[in-house]
Amino acid sequence: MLRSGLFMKRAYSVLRVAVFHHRTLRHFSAPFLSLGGPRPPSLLQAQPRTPGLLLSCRTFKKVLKTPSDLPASPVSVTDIKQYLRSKNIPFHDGYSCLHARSLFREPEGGAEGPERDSFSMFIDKTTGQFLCKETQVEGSWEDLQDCVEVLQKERCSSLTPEVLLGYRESEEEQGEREADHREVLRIWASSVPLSELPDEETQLVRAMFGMGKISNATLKKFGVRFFKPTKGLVFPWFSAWDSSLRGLKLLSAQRGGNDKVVYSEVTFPRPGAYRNLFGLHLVGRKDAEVVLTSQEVDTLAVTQATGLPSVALPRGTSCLPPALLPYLEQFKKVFLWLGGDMRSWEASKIFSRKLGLKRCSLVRPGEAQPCPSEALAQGKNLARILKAAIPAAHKSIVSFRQLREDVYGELANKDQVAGVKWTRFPELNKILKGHRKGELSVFTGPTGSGKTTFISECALDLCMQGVSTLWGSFEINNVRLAKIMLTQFSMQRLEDSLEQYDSWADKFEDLPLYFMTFHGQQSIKPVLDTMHHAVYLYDISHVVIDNLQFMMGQESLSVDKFALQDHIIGAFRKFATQNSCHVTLIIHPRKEEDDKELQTASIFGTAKASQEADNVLILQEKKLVSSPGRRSLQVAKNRFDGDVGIFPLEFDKASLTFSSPKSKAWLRKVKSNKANEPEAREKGPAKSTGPGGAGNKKQ
Ligand SMILES: Nc1ncnc2c1ncn2[C@@H]1O[C@H](COP(=O)(O)OP(=O)(O)OP(=O)(O)O)[C@@H](O)[C@H]1O
Repeated sequence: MLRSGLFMKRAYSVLRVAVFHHRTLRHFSAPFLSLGGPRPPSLLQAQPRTPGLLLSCRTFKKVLKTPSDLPASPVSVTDIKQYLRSKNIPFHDGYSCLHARSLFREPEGGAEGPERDSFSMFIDKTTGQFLCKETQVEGSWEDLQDCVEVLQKERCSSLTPEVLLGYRESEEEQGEREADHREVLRIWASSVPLSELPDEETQLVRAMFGMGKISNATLKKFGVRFFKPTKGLVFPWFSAWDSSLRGLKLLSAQRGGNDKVVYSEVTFPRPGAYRNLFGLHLVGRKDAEVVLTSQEVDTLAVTQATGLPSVALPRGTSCLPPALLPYLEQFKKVFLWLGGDMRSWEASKIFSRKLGLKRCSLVRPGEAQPCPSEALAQGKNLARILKAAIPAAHKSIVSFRQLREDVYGELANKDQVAGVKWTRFPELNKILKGHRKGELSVFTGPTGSGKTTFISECALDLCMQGVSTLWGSFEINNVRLAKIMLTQFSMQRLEDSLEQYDSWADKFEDLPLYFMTFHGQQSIKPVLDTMHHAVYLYDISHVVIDNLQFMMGQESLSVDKFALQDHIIGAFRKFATQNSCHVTLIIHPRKEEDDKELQTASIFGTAKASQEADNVLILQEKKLVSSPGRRSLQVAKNRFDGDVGIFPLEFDKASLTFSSPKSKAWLRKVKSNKANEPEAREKGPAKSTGPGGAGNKKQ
């Protein structure tokens, strides 16, 4: 049986050969790249079909490793169903996936063999990605079609694992995988069950990890251990299929300042490939309900207190990778209890869309309903909290009665509602309060003033705090952008210390950061399609578009330029709202007198951009500062609380980073409703200071 990643990869390698003759040269035009985050394990994906998509340069090979696991062209569930029907492949409809009979194992009871249980192949309704749960073979929609063609041509009933064996991974891949596995075994072998620690130490560990009331029996059931060298908890990843050890998460706690405990976690394999739903191996085939949590200790608490099956997401509230959806298909009811803060609440609303709203119930955070482990520690009745969970399906028309809890939540969690704070730009926090989901920010500034460089650092700052980010860099290519970001990440000129490159690149690779592979002029439709897919696949919560002018050139010349720009801005606005995703749009200013400060009205086009935007940011050059060439950042509109203002920026050329000079005299915070209102104006044809209003690529 093909269970491990190795076999899975081998299987794919062989499949690649098997399907080669059937492939009608489908050009793989993955519209975005991942710098890290989930790395699809299949070889079909790990080896791009269009080599040009990956950089051959050694230094970047490690960074720009995988094309996305997007289908070559968007596929709809109707297309998938039609195809399966046309090929006589039985299937039935699930929540997020179609369930079909596996191509990778013999049907039980002969070709006619039943039935629903044997439908072990899951096809994602949104992407067409497939997974055969029993053989662990997985791949893209195109891969699946290729397999079907091979099968039907060869007139065999399944592609048996035996046929697929015999291909080797590359030495590098094999080396990496084996090293990871050795590390897993080493940590596992040198860790001990908590019950074997001296009483005093056990108490301390329990206190550090908020597990005061978790029993030894629960810890044993889930296989949780303690690893002395890092004073960390070990959460194992057991295969749901054969209970073998596939990886682990090491959670360490240290006392930080103010006696606060600071947690850090490491996973083997690294985050992108660590696709464990902790606790899944304990779920029975017939279990119909599950509680989804964001932390392993919460899963322990839920199961102990309620007896319900519970699984924890591998990367907390930051994402629910679609690759995990097949494992949740068996549940008729899913409770999402992701934590006690607003971020968890937002995440549970987003994840329930992927899981199918009708079967999801959400636990609303609040003082009376903290995360499960805290609830257990406080002696609360966890079963009762679950019983009060709110159905995720909502109607389009609601009364205040349904909204009142939401309004209360916003009032009671003022700080969290304000969004994620920048760590590098405290002045920006003072004015904007934070970076919020679902908003549209418009950013402008003179040509060559540093817009890309500044937004790059702003986005990186958020991304380092777990905000999944997708870049649409149409102006500068992804290698150059990645180089800027890596320099800002390492805060130094890496050119001068190349020996440190791999170590920084390794850390950088683990950020939830993705890049669209579009470059130059592009029409809006494929860009929006890609953004939708990225939100589904990677729970993207921030999209940066650099810059709008690159979406203008492709459309029909008969369309009025300003009407077109308005249409595009409207589309991004709608996308941000519907997907709870922040969109930052860089727009060049119209041509102004050189000695004039820019203002909201300077944004190229009509007033639509500033009207639709929740935030308008302007990178000012020269005029507002005493020394020429110095920059300052102006927040000209802030729909959240109306505060606007301006603060200076100092640029460090070596690290390409900005900072605010220490002097506080600089911050001119202006509370002005007037400034916050976009000017109602209709602009006539204005000349963009940008690249011809349509954009030239920088090289
Ligand atoms: N504050 C600054 N002072 C001096 N140089 C800067 C500053 N900010 C950025 N730069 C440098 O200026 C160059 C242009 O920066 P960047 O590409 O970010 O500008 P931009 O405003 O996005 O340009 P465009 O208008 O062409 O889109 C880069 O080489 C960058 O390193």
